[in-house]
Amino acid sequence: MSIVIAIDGPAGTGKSTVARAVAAKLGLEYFDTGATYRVAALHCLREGINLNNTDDVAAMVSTMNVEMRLDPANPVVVLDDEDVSRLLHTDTISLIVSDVATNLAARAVLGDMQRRVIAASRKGAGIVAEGRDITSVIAPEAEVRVLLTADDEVRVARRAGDGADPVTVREAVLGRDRKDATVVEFHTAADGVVQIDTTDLTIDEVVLAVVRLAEAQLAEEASE
Ligand SMILES: Nc1ncnc2c1ncn2[C@@H]1O[C@H](COP(=O)(O)OP(=O)(O)OP(=O)(O)O)[C@@H](O)[C@H]1O
Ligand SMILES: Nc1ccn([C@@H]2O[C@H](COP(=O)(O)O)[C@@H](O)[C@H]2O)c(=O)n1
Repeated sequence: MSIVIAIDGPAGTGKSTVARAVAAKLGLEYFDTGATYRVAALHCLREGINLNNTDDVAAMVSTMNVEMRLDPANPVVVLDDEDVSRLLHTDTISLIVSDVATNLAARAVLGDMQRRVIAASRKGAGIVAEGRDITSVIAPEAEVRVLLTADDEVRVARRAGDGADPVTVREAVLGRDRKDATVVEFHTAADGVVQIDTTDLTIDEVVLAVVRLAEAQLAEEASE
């Protein structure tokens, strides 16, 4: 018996933090689908591709050599045999990643890759996959589907580390949401998706809420 848990939501709602913790608690794989877009952006940047050239970006994404390692204790993204995990969350990548994500041809290539990863996890215990369109487009069949939300200012504050430029942080959260929302819906829960407003919740409270949904699902399947 395997389980797929899909978690979506806008930037800074806690998807990565929560998904990783839930996967670790339940012994599942952890899949950060945003990392597939981020590594694609890094690859295009390194190859000198103009991100406004949709055909060139799509061609570059369809030939890139990426491996996603899904251990929640140590998730790693490998690009051409190099561990690039630490290079994916810079301001530079955060400010350009939506250019790749709003390229529909590149999106189709990365979506197929994500579906393959999720399907492969069915051979084992399962996976927690998080992103923007996992509950609605990539894995609408997931046994547990959750949309995390939080007030805009709370999300910006969560991202604002010491010394970070406030204008850049705001753009990397709210500006990115605006661009992403032109191609995918992640502010409103689709039918059957459980919405959790994390504004006033601790990380542990959100993790517990998702774990309870998963345990209820597993108990229901076991009793059938
Ligand atoms: N419920 C919460 N309460 C307080 N801080 C939180 C909560 N959830 C997440 N955080 C913090 O907010 C920051 C952003 O969390 P995280 O990276 O998991 O968000 P995300 O939804 O994956 O964002 P993005 O889509 O931009 O990658 C982290 O510093 C995390 O520790
Ligand atoms: N399912 C997804 C996941 C991500 N994106 C795009 O990638 C960007 C980075 O995502 P993070 O979760 O790492 O912040 C995000 O801003 C989207 O542009 C997506 O389109 N679909």
